[in-house]
Amino acid sequence: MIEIKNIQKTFQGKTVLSDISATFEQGKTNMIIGASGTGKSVLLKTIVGLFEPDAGSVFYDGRDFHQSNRKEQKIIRSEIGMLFQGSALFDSLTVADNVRFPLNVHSKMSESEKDDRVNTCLKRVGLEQAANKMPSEISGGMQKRVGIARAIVMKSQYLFCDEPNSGLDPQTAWMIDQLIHEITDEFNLTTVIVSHDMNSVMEIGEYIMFMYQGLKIWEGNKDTILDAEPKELRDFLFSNKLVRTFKGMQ
Ligand SMILES: Nc1ncnc2c1ncn2[C@@H]1O[C@H](COP(=O)(O)OP(=O)(O)OP(=O)(O)O)[C@@H](O)[C@H]1O
Repeated sequence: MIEIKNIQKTFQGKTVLSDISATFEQGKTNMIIGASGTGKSVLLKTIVGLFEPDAGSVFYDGRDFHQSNRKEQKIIRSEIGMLFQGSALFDSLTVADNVRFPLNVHSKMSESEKDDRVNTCLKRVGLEQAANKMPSEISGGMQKRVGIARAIVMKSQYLFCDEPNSGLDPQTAWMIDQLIHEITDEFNLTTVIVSHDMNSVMEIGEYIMFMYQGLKIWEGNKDTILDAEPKELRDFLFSNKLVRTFKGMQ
């Protein structure tokens, strides 16, 4: 479980995050949604420790990240897997070596243990046949799956995904959503996803927090979001034709 409490962040006098609190539960796909420029990425970066908050705390299963010393932060970081927007694979490494990369940097496993772990993760995302291919030789959806395998290779407890569906066709996007959801459940991860994609929200949003201009305006889940009251959220939701149709407003 990750708890964020009263997070505040200001850049050059401009408040980007105002007093944000939320609880992201273990074994759930937690989503942060909102329009462009509303502070989702800054919040994600503050949670993973890339930004220092001006006020507030981030607790990883009770461990206060920003109050921890470097050694404690390193331990927490080693438990975090990240799936970046655009996958962020190393072009010059094979698929298997991309997945192996965190093990080479952080783990004391023997080479054969690393081989086994990489194979297990590639198999889990259905890519064992692509182990020796280069990223440029595989599709965007496969690259995302490599990114997921790399994110879980360290036996991560926390999985962060920044716009996991960007640039994918609807069917591939659905597959990636399902894979993230299954892996969250199977490994009992605390997963936090930043997304614009209303299909994802309606499919896998077990906890959803809506941000508007640096504020948390609403929290709920995929079963309650269509009846949410805040106008800012309704405007965000119902600008999407699919959601209007779903709600019978069309
Ligand atoms: N390093 C920075 N220095 C100054 N301002 C920043 C910095 N990073 C982000 N901002 C500002 O913080 C605000 C929120 O940006 P953020 O990237 O978090 O939005 P977002 O909701 O993730 O948008 P998008 O969906 O388009 O990615 C923006 O006004 C942005 O310009």
